[in-house]
Amino acid sequence: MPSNQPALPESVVVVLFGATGDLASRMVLPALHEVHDRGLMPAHWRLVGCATDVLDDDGFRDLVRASLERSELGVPAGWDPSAVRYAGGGFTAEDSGELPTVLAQVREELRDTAGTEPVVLHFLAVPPVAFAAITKGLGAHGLADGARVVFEKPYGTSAESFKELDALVKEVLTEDQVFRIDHFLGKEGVQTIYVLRFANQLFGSEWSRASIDQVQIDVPEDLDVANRATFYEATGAALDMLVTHLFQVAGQVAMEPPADLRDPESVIAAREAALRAFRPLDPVEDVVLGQFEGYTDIEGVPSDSVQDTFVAARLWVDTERWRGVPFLLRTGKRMARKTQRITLVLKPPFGPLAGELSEPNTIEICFAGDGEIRLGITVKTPGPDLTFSPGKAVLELDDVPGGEPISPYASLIHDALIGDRSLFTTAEGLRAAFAAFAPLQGEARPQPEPYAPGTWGPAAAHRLAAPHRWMLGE
Ligand SMILES: NC(=O)C1=CN([C@@H]2O[C@H](COP(=O)(O)OP(=O)(O)OC[C@H]3O[C@@H](n4cnc5c(N)ncnc54)[C@H](OP(=O)(O)O)[C@@H]3O)[C@@H](O)[C@H]2O)C=CC1
Ligand SMILES: O=C1O[C@H](COP(=O)(O)O)[C@@H](O)[C@H](O)[C@H]1O
Repeated sequence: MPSNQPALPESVVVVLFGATGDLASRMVLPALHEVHDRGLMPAHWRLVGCATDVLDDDGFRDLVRASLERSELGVPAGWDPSAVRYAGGGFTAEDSGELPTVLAQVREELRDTAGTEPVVLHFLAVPPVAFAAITKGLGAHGLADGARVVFEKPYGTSAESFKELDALVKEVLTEDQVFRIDHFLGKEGVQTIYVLRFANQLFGSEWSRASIDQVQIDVPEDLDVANRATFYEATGAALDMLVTHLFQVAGQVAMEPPADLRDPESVIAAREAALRAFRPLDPVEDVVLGQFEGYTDIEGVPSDSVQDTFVAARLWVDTERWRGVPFLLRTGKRMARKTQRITLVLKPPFGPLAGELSEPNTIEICFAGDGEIRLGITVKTPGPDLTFSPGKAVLELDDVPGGEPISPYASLIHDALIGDRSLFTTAEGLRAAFAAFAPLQGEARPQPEPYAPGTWGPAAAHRLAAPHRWMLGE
């Protein structure tokens, strides 16, 4: 978002690894077409889907069409299936499958139409276990040269595996070719945090321990995991969501003001300095894990699985601004509802009304969908008496005049195309995230506690929010 908008390439081939998976279908394929629909794609572009399944081009085009039909965008007018190709048979260093041949054909076709060599954008929408093999394959088959490569999260599954993966990636690619994506950073609501703060002194001046008691970053999901049990059982809630999305959002809230909000390097440096100040989690005092009842009945999940489907954590950010302010992070599957919210819980007032108000004031940033800002304030209850009522002032970001919200993947794919790295993570930043997360993967990892589907998770998580309560929920 913040850059001075460098130019788009003349033409591009997007190679989508994991093209038959959940992420590709629900998010990446619709996002690519949204980028096109908004006129943000190069005039000449092609999509090559790559996966193990044996499909022909038409079979994959049917999958793409079905994904678009299910999406909010729908099938854009003038959608051209002939711009979509499929390369099956998987892709590793040892066995390149059909990709090199199909890609060579598509590049030649684009060279003929656009008159320039297309940029190749490889998008790895695959589980973390597959990143290394595909990266080696890109090097071995000469497909890394000049390409940009988007890696999904989690980039590594522990501090050690992150180090190994990053070393391998650096053997094959230079840092400016690598885009480590975390789509929460692309959400309108998350991008608005720094504008809310740096453009409005009202908020900027309160953004510290002087005024804030707690920061809550709450991402309950009602979603099941049955359609991606293999991925989920290998990953779990903490790795899937906490060390990735929730830590990045916490970094976005906790950052010091960047020197220049339009300079990607300044923005990344500020966010990642905050990540480096995360104190390593204390798994005993500060973490509650949960597993929803019925998880082990899902096909593909072992009956004795101790994988977490819920995590609540109290994170400490050891900077001058935030020392002593808990960042409460919570997420889980099969919870009471789906939403995504940051709540800054403000300290109680002092002065003539000290001790009289039952609800704390809050600044809430909802980052689900198009995003919303809500202020929880206290007003005089209209009427003859001096009594008080909690009130909410709400600004929906899709109501902002002239605004046209963009979905997170579309926003980030566009950034990768123009080479803007502000909202991507660096290896240094992820190293810091995994360092803070590491104790949760050690011997002190707590056992997940059971919770009933449709609830707010194990009751044990309540204590983390004391002396307040989780602002979402019962
Ligand atoms: N689903 C979601 O909501 C989101 C997922 N993500 C991330 O996206 C990635 C993929 O997740 P998701 O789509 O849910 O997973 P799925 O299991 O639904 O799909 C994975 C895809 O990757 C391919 N794949 C699986 N194993 C391998 C392997 N060993 N080597 C190469 N390809 C493989 C599969 O195709 P085939 O085996 O046929 O090649 C399939 O197309 C994960 O890293 C996840 O963290 C990020 C944001 C949201
Ligand atoms: O990365 C992931 O994100 C989704 C939630 O993303 P959303 O923006 O669609 O709400 C989560 O369900 C999934 O488990 C995880 O892999």
